[in-house]
Amino acid sequence: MKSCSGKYKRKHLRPSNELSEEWKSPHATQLQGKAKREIKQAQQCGGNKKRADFQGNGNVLLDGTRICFQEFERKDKPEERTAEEDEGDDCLLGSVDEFWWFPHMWSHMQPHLFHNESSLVEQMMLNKKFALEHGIPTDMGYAVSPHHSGVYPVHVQLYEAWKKVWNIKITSTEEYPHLKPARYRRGFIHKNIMVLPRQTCGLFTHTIFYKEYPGGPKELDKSIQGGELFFTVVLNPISIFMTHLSNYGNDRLGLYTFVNLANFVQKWTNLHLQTLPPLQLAHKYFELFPEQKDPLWQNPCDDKRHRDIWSKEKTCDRLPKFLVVGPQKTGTTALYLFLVMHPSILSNSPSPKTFEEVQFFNRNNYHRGIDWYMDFFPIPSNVTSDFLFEKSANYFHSEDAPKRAASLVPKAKIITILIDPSDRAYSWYQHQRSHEDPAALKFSFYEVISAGAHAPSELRALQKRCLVPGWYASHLERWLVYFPPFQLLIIDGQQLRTDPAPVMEEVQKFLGVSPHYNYSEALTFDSHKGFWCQLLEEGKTKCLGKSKGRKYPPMDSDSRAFLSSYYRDRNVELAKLLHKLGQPLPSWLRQELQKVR
Ligand SMILES: Nc1ncnc2c1ncn2[C@@H]1O[C@H](COP(=O)(O)OS(=O)(=O)O)[C@@H](OP(=O)(O)O)[C@H]1O
Repeated sequence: MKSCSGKYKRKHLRPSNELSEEWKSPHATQLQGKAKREIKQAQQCGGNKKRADFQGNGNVLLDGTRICFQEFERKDKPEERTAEEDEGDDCLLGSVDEFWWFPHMWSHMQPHLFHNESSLVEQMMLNKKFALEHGIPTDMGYAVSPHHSGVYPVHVQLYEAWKKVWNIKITSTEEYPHLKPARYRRGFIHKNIMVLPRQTCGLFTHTIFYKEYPGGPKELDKSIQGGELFFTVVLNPISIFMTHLSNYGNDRLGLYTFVNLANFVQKWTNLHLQTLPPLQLAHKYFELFPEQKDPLWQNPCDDKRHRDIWSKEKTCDRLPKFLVVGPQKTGTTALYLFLVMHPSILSNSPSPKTFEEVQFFNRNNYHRGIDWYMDFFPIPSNVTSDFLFEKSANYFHSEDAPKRAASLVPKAKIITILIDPSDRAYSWYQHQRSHEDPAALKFSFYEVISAGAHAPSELRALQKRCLVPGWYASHLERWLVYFPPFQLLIIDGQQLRTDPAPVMEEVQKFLGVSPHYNYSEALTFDSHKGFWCQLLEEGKTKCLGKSKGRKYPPMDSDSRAFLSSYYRDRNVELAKLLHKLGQPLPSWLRQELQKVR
């Protein structure tokens, strides 16, 4: 191949000079069809390419066959290449159809170094142009990023550029969620690209010669023959490996390792090794592990390896130090208004769809990734003293939010507000009516809360949304699985409504924010609004809009009685939980508990 320049990667198998006899044994012939042909082809080409620079990446699917991907790259400057290398390249290109090809990056550039998607696209186009000029297939749908850059932590520009240039659907990395321990590696799907976990095989750029294997060749053989590598394959239904180019260019340590590993596994276990092309392999992977489809984002700066492959133009400082999690209709917007009055407390910018709430951790916005989330926050002028926060009131009852929040902002403080769940349900119903929710307009409050199992589905759905957030103890328990109690503040919403200044004192203390802000002076009761508001200059006030503190008739007594009974056991659970946490019981809860006696 005259000009395999840059870093175009190809699937390629080459035999090792050191290969054991088993390689030539009938065992080897058990490797099926295409893989076998490719090995043969690589053997023929490999003879000419003693100094070529190769890396490899193997997919091992147990209960099936085995393949290796290898990466082919050629030195940019012709004068640095030898005639032997060129000859080897020609030989590989002459057999272009015998290999599975996939792109890497031009000149081994790391994608996270490109902030603009367009410049990344330009770089990728160089490889694509090269491939097209040389008749190299470009439709594998699989790509590997140098040094895992941009795959995880996600550099969204890479995902977009990959899709645009190569129509990439699959990649792999060792970095999600962390390099170590390898057994915890997971896959995920982001922007329709399936990211598969890659295993470590112990062959690195500097591991070139069998005899110079770190700790001696016996260490490698031990790993293959019942050691770490053997167990990696045995314990993972699907294993993906990537070895390094020079292994193949020198004494082909990569082939030695994988051929012997495959033979050892076949000899000593009843597992069948099978290879699948990347797309099928990825589908198989997520069929086996559907729960891994959803990613779990972490702070890229919490891990040095991640930080090193995180764009220098991005920061980790645009993440909240605390979250106001709800539940809805408990006074979260009032708390939000009061918080942003503090000189050191900064909130996110508004969302066009959900206003002050970003609603990232609970639903599908999460899949937009952390760049999307961080873009809502200002860059703090002082990272230590500034407190960024976010309030999204439906985090409270979300199944996903606590786990996701703990993964991205594990040290964040969590603030929740509780009012009588019956009042909360009624306020929420009124909120739905004012937003012209057809079901809320159609059915009375009593019909909503008392609907039975056979009620129309729209009514049942509304009932669930109305009542479930009031299962306070269950939701709090879930937050407490992921956050220690000292990171959780439970505010009495009744007190926030009637006497907010002491509550704000408590909040400041809990957050450890400075300077101290005097809310007794900064808040005033607005008799027209009927609520506490921010006191502005010349005695003016800034209150919440019409949608907070709505005028509606009081709850009817049948609904009150129904809900009191409905929430009884859950309120008892809440009292027990608050007792365990050493927290005082709000007055509404004490009253409800008296009804139980
Ligand atoms: N200071 C002040 N001003 C206005 N409203 C106040 C205030 N303090 C508490 N509340 C109560 O807050 C209720 C709305 O709660 P949320 O802001 O959490 O609602 S939302 O979930 O964000 O829609 C709202 O509920 P409704 O009365 O049903 O409208 C109020 O009762």
